[in-house]
Formats: sequence, structure tokens, C-alpha cells
Amino acid sequence: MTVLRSAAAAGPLAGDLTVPGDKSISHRALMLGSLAIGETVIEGLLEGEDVLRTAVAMRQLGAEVAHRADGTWQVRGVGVGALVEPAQVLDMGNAGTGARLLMGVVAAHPITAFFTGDASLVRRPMARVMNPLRQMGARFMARAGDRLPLGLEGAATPLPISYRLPVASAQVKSAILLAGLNTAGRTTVIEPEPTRDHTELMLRHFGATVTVEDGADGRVVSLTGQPELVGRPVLVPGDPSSAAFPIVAALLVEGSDVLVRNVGLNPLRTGLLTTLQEMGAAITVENGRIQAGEPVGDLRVRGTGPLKGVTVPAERAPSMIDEYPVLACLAALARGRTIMHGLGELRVKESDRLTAVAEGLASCGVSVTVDGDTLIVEGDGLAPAGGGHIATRLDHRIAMAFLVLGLATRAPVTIDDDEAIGTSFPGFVGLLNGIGAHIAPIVEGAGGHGTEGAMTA
Ligand SMILES: O=C(O)C1=C[C@@H](OP(=O)(O)O)[C@@H](O)[C@H](O)C1
Ligand SMILES: C=C(OP(=O)(O)O)C(=O)O
Repeated sequence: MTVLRSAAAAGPLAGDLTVPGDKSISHRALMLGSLAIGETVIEGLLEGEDVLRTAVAMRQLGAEVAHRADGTWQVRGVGVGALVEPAQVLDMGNAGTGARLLMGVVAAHPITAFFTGDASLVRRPMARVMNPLRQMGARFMARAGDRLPLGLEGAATPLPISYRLPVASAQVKSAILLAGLNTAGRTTVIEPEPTRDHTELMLRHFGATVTVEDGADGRVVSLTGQPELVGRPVLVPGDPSSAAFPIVAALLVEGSDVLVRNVGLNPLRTGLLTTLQEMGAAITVENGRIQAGEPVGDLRVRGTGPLKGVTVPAERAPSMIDEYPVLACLAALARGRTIMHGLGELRVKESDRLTAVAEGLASCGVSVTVDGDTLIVEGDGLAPAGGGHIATRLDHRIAMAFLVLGLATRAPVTIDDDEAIGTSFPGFVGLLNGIGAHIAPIVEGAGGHGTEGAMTA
């Protein structure tokens, strides 16, 4: 555990950088590679703690997963329906995606597995995946409130279901589709609001038949069960949710000019870019291309001074759900009020992000209100006081969002623990400092929150 401090940069941020691979796509590549026959080579896999937990779990379930000398990952799968019962508990660490998607995979295998996670993950709701998986025939032994740790007895003969999502969640959709893989017949998920479609795209990439139609009730996704999946190469683009941090940093520090290369631009993930453009941000997409079925581009971001406050509609939330903490930090320096609607899901992430963002911004002298599921941040175009000491609550996005805010506040911002950052963005501090940010560890016990130590990022 290291206490970190970020302070206003001496000058504008400048240079180019590449963020690590997409977390959502990385989890899915390891899982589908493990269910395919033959070899899957994954290039650009996110080597963050969350994804490494999935790699270990897939090995425990019988797949061969190897990190090769050239930096790629090689998976030798067992085929749909052929995972083996794990001898040890599957510890998914901090990862909601890893836990929920893998529960879907195991639910349609005739095996029993036990799942657990860290102090954050055991507080998060699992009923949202357990309920549809129960309908498919899986059985659970869980604590009150359907939380981890839990035991899951997969169905020997799983039943196909048609399920309308009660919450907009790509994790729930994906858990059901992954269970549908080893289920005879068609498994259907209806989502009233579209969520990220990496599972659908990758299922097709590995040879499954997935149809997507617009129905009266929303987007209807159907999978034909028991396909033979065949190992395929996977090229993972940079994670737009990670790119959000250097992008916002460049917008916060006037005069910055930063190029973020190789960012995934799947339209179901680009709500933040839409919002930033509405706020007046100078962002251009260069070198737009399709890479392994996913749109990708390089983003040039210029800090041209204060942006304007906007209203972000609730229906945009699924396409930028993980980006609200850093958007709220940017809004603190915008001119006027930024109103973000439809944020109920933020309460059940790695921490209660609505509360964490509101308390953190208030401690930095920013005027902020939570009204039900709406977050309102007031800015006057000037640098906030800063000086807050942020409780990161095992939440990587809270840690990174407030370190970015500290680059533009009058007094430095500190976070109490940098460890969570490694779940999604290993190398974050080094990359940000590489373009001119000032983020440094603090030596505890040297007065106040300590003094700045040697930079080791
Ligand atoms: O499917 C995924 O890979 C994810 C879906 C989102 O969660 P929900 O499905 O809970 O909205 C997102 O917050 C998470 O970081 C990754
Ligand atoms: C919510 C997140 O991830 P997960 O649900 O996988 O823990 C996130 O990365 O912001």
C-alpha cells in the first residue's frame, strides 16, 4: 500500500502514450479461448490483476493458459462443455466481470465450483446473475443477500431461457450467453438499453451463431447453443475506460497536447467522448481503423481551457458507466453545472462510487450534490482548492480519477492507497508522469501526509 500525491504540473502535458488492453475484451478472450478447441493467441491482453485472476481460474478449470516470451498469451481450450471441476476455490479478487461471467460459464457445466473475492467483491450483488442462472438449472449455496463467497453446482442438462434484463448490465447479459453456450437450443437476452457487445462480437469470432435484432422491448440477442468453438487469434485494443484518465488529464491542464494511441472505439463504449465533445473538448480521432472486428483509433486531445457544464442523459450511462468518476472531476473545472442522470449502478461497483465521488470532490472544495441517482457538480471554470485526502475504498477508478483531479487543483490531492490501480491500469503513474504529470509516493510519518519520496512508478 502506497500513499500517492498528485500536484499541479509545472507545464502542459505533452507526448503520446498507449494505454493497456481492454479489460472487458481480455476477460472474454481468456474464457472463450478456454472453451474453444485448439489454440488461441491473444495479443495486447490486459495484464492487470482482474484479468490475471481470470487466467488462473481458467487454468483451475482445465484450460492451458501460458504467457509467452514475446508477450502474447496462448490458450489451449478444452471445448464447450468440457471444463473440469476445480480442486480449489476460484478467487476472483476485485473483479466483478471475472466473477459474474465465470459463474455463467460454470453454471452450464456438470461441476461444482466455489467462488470468492476481495473485501470489495464480497459486498457486490450477485443475485442479478444467480437468478437467471437458477432458471437455467444451476444451484447455489450462498450467504444471505446472494453474495460471494458461494458454491455453484452447474446444471447437467441446462435449459435455454429468454431473459429480459432488469438492469442494464453487460455482465448479466454475458453470464447468460456464456451459460447458453453449453445449453441445447436458443438462449435469448433482451436488453431494454444496449450495453457493451464484446461478448456477442467475440462469440461470433470464435464460430458461434449470435443474432441481434431490435425488438419492441429492446435489443434481442440470441445464441444457438452447443456450437463448436475454434481457437482464434485475438487482438485486444487499448481500453477506452483507461484512456479516459490521460484524456481528462490533458483537458484539465491548459495548453496540453496528448496523443493516446490504439484506443478501442466500440460505439457502445464511447459515451464519454460524446459528452466531452458536448462540453467543447478538442478531441480528434486519427488513424481510425477496424482491428479484429472492433473499431480502434488514436485520440489527439488538446487542453484549450475550461469546458462548459452539460447534462448527461440517463440513457447514455451504459456506454460510459466506468467513466463517471473522472468525468465528475473534469466537471469540477468546467464553467457551469454538469448534471449526470441515471447513475444508480455506480452504487454497486468496486465501491459506492456516487458517495466516493461526492465526498472526494467536497473534500477538494468542489460544490457537489447527489439527488437520488443524479450527480450534480458545479464549476466556475477555475481550479478548485484541492487538498483532499481521498479514501480509495479498493476502487481503482476512484484512485485514478482523484490523482487526475490533483493535476489541476491549487493544493495537491492525496489518495490513501494506490494498490487497486493495478486491477485495470498497471503502469498508470509512470505513463501519466511520462507526459508531464506530477504523481509521487509519499513517505508516511514525515509530517502531515508525509513528504514526497523517490519516484518509482
Ligand atoms: O461486461 C463488462 O466487461 C463490464 C460491464 C460493466 O459492468 P455492468 O455489467 O455491471 O454494468 C462495467 O462496469 C465493467 O467494468 C465491465
Ligand atoms: C466496474 C468495474 O469492473 P468490475 O465490475 O469488473 O469489477 C470497473 O472496472 O470500473
